[in-house]
Amino acid sequence: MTYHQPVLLQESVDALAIKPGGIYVDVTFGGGGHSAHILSKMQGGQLYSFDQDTDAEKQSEKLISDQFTFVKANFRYLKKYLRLYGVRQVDGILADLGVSSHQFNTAERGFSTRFDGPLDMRMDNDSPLTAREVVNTYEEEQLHKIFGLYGEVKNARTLAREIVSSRNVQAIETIADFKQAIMGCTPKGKENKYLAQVFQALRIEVNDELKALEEMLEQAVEVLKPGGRLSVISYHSLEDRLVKNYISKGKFFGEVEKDFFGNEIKPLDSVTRKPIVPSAQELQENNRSRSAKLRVAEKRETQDSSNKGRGKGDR
Ligand SMILES: C[S@@+](CC[C@H](N)C(=O)[O-])C[C@H]1O[C@@H](n2cnc3c(N)ncnc32)[C@H](O)[C@@H]1O
Repeated sequence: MTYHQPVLLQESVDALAIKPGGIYVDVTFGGGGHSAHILSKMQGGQLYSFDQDTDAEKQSEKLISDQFTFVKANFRYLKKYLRLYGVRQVDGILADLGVSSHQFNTAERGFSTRFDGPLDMRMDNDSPLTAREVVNTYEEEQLHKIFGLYGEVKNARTLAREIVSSRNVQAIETIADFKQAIMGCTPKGKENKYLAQVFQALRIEVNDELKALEEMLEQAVEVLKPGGRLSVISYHSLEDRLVKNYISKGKFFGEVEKDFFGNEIKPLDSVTRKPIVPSAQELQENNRSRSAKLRVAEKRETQDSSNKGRGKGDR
């Protein structure tokens, strides 16, 4: 089985407007589809590809090129790791967020509702927090918040209560245990959609996905050269909202700030008016692409790179 079929491959890599001798970063290597395509377009220069997953690291060993460096790290440490390699500025950054098909299709990783397996869901196999830990140890109120905010689950309060009463009888160890524990609040006829939302929420919590994305975007702006490109593919509205707001307003929440003359103070300009979505052909060939949205931005020529993502009174 292929590790992962890349989504919006041409569009997202074309958006980087690759220059001879340029330095590029793929912050989500996965199976390396985007990285390989970036390398094929580079004339000189260097590509640094990040992934926090050891399976992706193994996959990266197949990509042999002097111009390629794999970095086994969370992209929330983008700047720190680039520094380690002596890189302070880059020409383009690509992010293809979420999990790979490999992660999703491997039962033991615990991402998919289709299999039984451990309640794991870690993208970084060395990270201490698993979905099992979340489900069995978090306070009811915390669980309520996670399912409401990250899964947009309508009956999040009932769901949290059901989990707590079930784990009080017996620990919830596996995906099958978990599905059984929440059966009473899973809407009949809408099981798949509901479980997808619940699993999404757990996955986001386990991997601290939204905070990691915010931190990566802020650092992306700091390391991009003026005129450098940011190309981000997201797969759900929570991610997309952060990317969209950061590109259009320079912050994740609230309104864009303006200077005395009414000029917007923000580090990026959007390159495309609307997000780019997969073509009908791609949708037909790759079902996984159905929720993908690509947003592309360019670093402004003059900007205050100390501008952090949050405005006054945010969150
Ligand atoms: C959708 S896949 C990328 C697929 C890749 N573009 C390809 O064509 O094969 C996302 C990958 O990003 C990794 N990932 C997600 N969040 C990450 C983070 N915060 N830091 C590092 N890697 C991350 C996941 O482990 C996964 O392998």
